[in-house]
Amino acid sequence: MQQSVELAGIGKGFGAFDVLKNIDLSVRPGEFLSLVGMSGCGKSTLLRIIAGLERPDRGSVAIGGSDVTELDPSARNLAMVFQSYALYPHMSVRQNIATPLRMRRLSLAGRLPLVGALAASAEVLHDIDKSVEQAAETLQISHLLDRKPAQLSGGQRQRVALARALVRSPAAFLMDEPLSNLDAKLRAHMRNELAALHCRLGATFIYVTHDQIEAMTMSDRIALMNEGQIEQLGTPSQLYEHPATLTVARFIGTPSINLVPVEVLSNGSVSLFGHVLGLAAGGHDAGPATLGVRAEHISIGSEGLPLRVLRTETHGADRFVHAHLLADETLRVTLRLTAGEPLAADTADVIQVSFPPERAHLFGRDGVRLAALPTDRVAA
Ligand SMILES: Nc1ncnc2c1ncn2[C@@H]1O[C@H](COP(=O)(O)OP(=O)(O)OP(=O)(O)O)[C@@H](O)[C@H]1O
Repeated sequence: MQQSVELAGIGKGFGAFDVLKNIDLSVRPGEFLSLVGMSGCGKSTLLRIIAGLERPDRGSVAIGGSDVTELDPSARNLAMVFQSYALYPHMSVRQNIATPLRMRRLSLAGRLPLVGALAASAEVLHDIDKSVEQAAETLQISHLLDRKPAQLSGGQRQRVALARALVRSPAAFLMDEPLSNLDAKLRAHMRNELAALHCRLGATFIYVTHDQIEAMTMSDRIALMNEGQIEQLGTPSQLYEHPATLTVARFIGTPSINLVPVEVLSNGSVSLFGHVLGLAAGGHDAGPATLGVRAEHISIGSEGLPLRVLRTETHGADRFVHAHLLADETLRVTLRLTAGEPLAADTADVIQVSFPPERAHLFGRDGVRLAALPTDRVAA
């Protein structure tokens, strides 16, 4: 269950539409890698290509170092878990979990002469029962083995689907939005369970989601896709702290990163509506750029950029202040304060805010990250 998955130069089109453009990706053995991105960016198609359910137009897929590009799905030994659990409604949980093993092992026994086949079948059935019980125990559904899917909650059905994947000891698990049919609370719970299951099994997981929170909380690494390409591949904190592009910065993080248009001046300093920030863009021509600052890096002080408060919200330990730039009310800014922090501001008040320049992200006109340094660290 700990195999690497290597994609090299994968391209795929549907008609004239290029869905995947030259994807290279190495998933390490035992890694939890998430493919995330907006709807339509090609993540499900990529997963289906790994599974063998879709043929790439170009490129190759290797599992555990062996090229499987030409192999059928059944010969790849991968387990796929879908958003719709795809359980057989007329079968018990035990039969559902056992099905992939029965299909694989009894068909082998069936090829033996009759007496041999009967003996082999009894042994195989015993082994299958044991494997089913182990998988059920791992997913804590042993008490549900004799129920039918209709008698289970959404979370329990998802665990049955996982147990059915687990029982086959696949080279890797491929999951396509497996939690999206669950309500918010159960989804949060199942995220923890999946992460714990991954730790326990040490298996390779490739997980498709459009939900950045799922990707951020469970993954070892995230491949953020945009228009058929991998925009950035890295750990959750690399993507959060050093987004390579505006698309990544926008996609990762709750609340969304604050973005405002700025001007890079000819001496490299950065100006926001005439307010020169303590920030310099390295190696960039003068012109328009975008400044990004995360909500938790903005603080209120006695001087700084003026904002008008729209409203405040308390979320348990956090307090959010929603405001707009005084210079342009269409430019919204969110601050995240800890609930204990004093806040002497009410709706419609003007506050002054600042942020440490090293926490700022700067993106050029093409959306690519620019080097940005606090002005006092720029060599004279
Ligand atoms: N069999 C197909 N025939 C034609 N177009 C397809 C086919 N499968 C996918 N597409 C198109 O390819 C693009 C990528 O689809 P894909 O399902 O991979 O995206 P996705 O990122 O998984 O999106 P979502 O999160 O909405 O599932 C979409 O524009 C989709 O309409």
